[in-house]
Amino acid sequence: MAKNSLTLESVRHSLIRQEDSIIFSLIERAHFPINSPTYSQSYVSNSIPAFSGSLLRFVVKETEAPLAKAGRYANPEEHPFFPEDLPPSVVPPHNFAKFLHPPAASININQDIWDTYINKLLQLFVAPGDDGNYASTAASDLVCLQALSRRIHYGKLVAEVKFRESPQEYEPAIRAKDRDTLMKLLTFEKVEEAVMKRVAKKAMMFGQEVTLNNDGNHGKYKVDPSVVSRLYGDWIMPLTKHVEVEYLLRRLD
Ligand SMILES: O=C(O)C(=O)C[C@]1(C(=O)O)C=C[C@@H](O)C=C1
Repeated sequence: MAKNSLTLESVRHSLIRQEDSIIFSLIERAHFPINSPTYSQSYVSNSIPAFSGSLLRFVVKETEAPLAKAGRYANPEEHPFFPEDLPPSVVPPHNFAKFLHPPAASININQDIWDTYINKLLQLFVAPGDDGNYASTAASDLVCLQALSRRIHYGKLVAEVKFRESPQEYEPAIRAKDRDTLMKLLTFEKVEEAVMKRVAKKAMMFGQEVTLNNDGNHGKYKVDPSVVSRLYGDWIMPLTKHVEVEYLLRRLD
């Protein structure tokens, strides 16, 4: 769909589709135990030349460089975790629709997403333990982080649609830099309840054991549906709303 014809319904539709990517990425990550050396600085500290940080940091940084060259971050819907020192794109520029207000480009909350994912979310949906598969674990984390980042920063588009639909409602709170009123204006509790129910249902459907005679599941899922619901209610939607507020605060600049 052309970006200038986005509506609240169409951006919500995209958020619903992105639920599938997020839930599948969580299921893939939950296939490995926590594998904590993946996140510890000491595990790789003396082995990777000219690098300090965890294996996950190494994998994400090293993956973002070729993606930047391939033009990924020229798309306003994509946000790198390590924007410093990224190489420029080497591909012919694509003329992305200019739907967002230009200051949107300065909003990147990937550091918060990174910290939340590692320190709060992982232990909620991943089993304890260590099977030594640290590189594969980091590769799965990368997919989760990218899916979460895309969804959460999609809040910029949601906020733009809401602003265009009723600027007169938002403008006074933007001018007054009133975050609380903006948060109230953009919150739809019924929609949030529906999101939490739908993601639990999707986690049941996508995470069941499929057998030929329908006897394999016994109420066990690859990720706990109630945890997926909680991840959305406690972290993913609040971070999306945080992006929406940050965007709206810059909307009249
Ligand atoms: O659908 C919206 O209106 C959104 O802003 C998205 C979202 C979400 O993150 O899913 C966030 C805030 C609303 O309260 C409801 C849902």
